[in-house]
Amino acid sequence: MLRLIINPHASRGHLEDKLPRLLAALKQQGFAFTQHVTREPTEVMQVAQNWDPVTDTLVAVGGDGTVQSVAKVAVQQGFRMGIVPYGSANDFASCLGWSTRPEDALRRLSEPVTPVDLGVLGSEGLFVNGLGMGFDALAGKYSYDAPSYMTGMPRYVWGVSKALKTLDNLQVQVIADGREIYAGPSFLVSVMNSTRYGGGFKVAPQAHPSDGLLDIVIGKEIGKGMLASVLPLVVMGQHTALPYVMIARATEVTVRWEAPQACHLDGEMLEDRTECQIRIQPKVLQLQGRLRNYR
Ligand SMILES: Nc1ncnc2c1ncn2[C@@H]1O[C@H](COP(=O)(O)OP(=O)(O)OP(=O)(O)O)[C@@H](O)[C@H]1O
Repeated sequence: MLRLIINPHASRGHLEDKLPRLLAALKQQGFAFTQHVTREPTEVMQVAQNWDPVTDTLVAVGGDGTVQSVAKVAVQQGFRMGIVPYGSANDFASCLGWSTRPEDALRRLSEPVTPVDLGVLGSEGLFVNGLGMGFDALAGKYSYDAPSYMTGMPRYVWGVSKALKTLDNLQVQVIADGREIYAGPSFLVSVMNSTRYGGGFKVAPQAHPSDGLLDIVIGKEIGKGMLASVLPLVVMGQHTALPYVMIARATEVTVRWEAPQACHLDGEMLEDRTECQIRIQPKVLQLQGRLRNYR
């Protein structure tokens, strides 16, 4: 049985326009399913309480925030999980090479399971794409104030342009698998499971969500003008060889800032903080569907 977990806030509340096509396709193809609208991420656990991990598959209908909330319960309770990428950005599905067409999403639900990794921040939460501290988190924070007609990448770019005005390089120490790999000024540290977030910014183009590793991306000291000029390279994932970018891989990462920094998990804002401890949980999420042209 497919258990559709529908996030009414996804896609800026325009999910209702897309749902009829999905439901029609499910019926037409003879899938057995139930629908559950959750108003808060915490409701996923409540609705899943009486379901059976042996026979039921949780299907996240929404964007990356929905995927994150459903993945948490799927891993805790041992469910398989599917994704219907009906959010604004759908970075996780995009990086797996998964289209947003409902027909394609349903095809994937009949395919074998792919075990994928999840990132974990202390005891606070998990992420499917990545954790960001510094400039990109600030951009994410500002993007909440963007005009409501903006979605996905344009919305994030709006936040980026505001964050550029307040760009700050703070001292940071990054420890990867017990070894200090960087200590110095930085405007951003991202710890990635997938390649991208922010509606298509390929922050870690070499990352792979089944490799058992986190990709650490450190943005060293940079000025506003230079940062503005390299941002388009990040969208294309062509920034990795730049002199002010450092990339490393590890299973455990500690990031310590000299002062509180903005922080997000998959674009969900957390409280500002000076320290994050992150680890990978290898292949814990049983994701229904084959990886396509991974990017
Ligand atoms: N299962 C859930 N039920 C209700 N609300 C949720 C759930 N999961 C997450 N949310 C909240 O809904 C918001 C929007 O969800 P989501 O991120 O899936 O959509 P989106 O922002 O349109 O997509 P994307 O993150 O791909 O751009 C999240 O930021 C989160 O606060």
